Amino acid sequence: MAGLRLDGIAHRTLAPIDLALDAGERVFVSGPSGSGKSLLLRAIADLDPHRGEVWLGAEPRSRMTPPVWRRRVGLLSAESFWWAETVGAHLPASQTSGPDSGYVNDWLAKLGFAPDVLDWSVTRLSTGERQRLALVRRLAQRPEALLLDEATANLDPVNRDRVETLVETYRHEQEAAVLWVSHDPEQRRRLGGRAFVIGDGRLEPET
Ligand SMILES: Nc1ncnc2c1ncn2[C@@H]1O[C@H](COP(=O)(O)OP(=O)(O)OP(=O)(O)O)[C@@H](O)[C@H]1O
Repeated sequence: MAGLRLDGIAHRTLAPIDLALDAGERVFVSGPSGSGKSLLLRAIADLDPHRGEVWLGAEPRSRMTPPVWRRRVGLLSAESFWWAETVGAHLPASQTSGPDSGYVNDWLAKLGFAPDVLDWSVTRLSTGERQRLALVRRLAQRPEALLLDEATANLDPVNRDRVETLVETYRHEQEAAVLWVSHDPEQRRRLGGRAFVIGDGRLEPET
């Protein structure tokens, strides 16, 4: 797996950022509401206008098509979008049956779901269920780096712990770089690692 490097990434409210995450490293980003955290993740995922380059290992984003980049550098947005009728229809068929389906069933179990959740209609999903299932959907694409936007914001402590454990397991096993926007100071302290704050349009180390 590869590290993730931001090279002069800037958007409408943010001065250019240089930041390098090693393969398998998790870095937290926090900051006041409206300070530009989500826009930073969306800029890295190449979803909004911005300046700068991003590297996955030795490969610049500009040398990949957007769909390939967004599969390899997976963004989990704060609000997930569901378009098909059932949960399972949002996952590649190869991940829900056949040799690879074990991973998905294992992730579902780790997040407190029985395998039949794949047959559930998306209309019945609660906010927290959507949030946890969106993580499984993202991991099923086997991203080499993860961008998490408040991945546990809607969860009770039990499910928050489940999500933290799954992300940490995936990070270690896949050596995936993880850039995690979190409003929760306890979470940042509990999980440790480098943490930064966005304030006044700049990214500074959290003290
Ligand atoms: N398409 C847009 N056009 C104009 N302004 C925008 C657009 N998208 C976001 N903004 C503004 O840019 C600023 C940063 O937005 P962003 O969503 O990154 O905030 P955030 O730090 O993630 O906030 P929160 O913690 O509340 O989610 C906000 O003031 C927001 O209103």
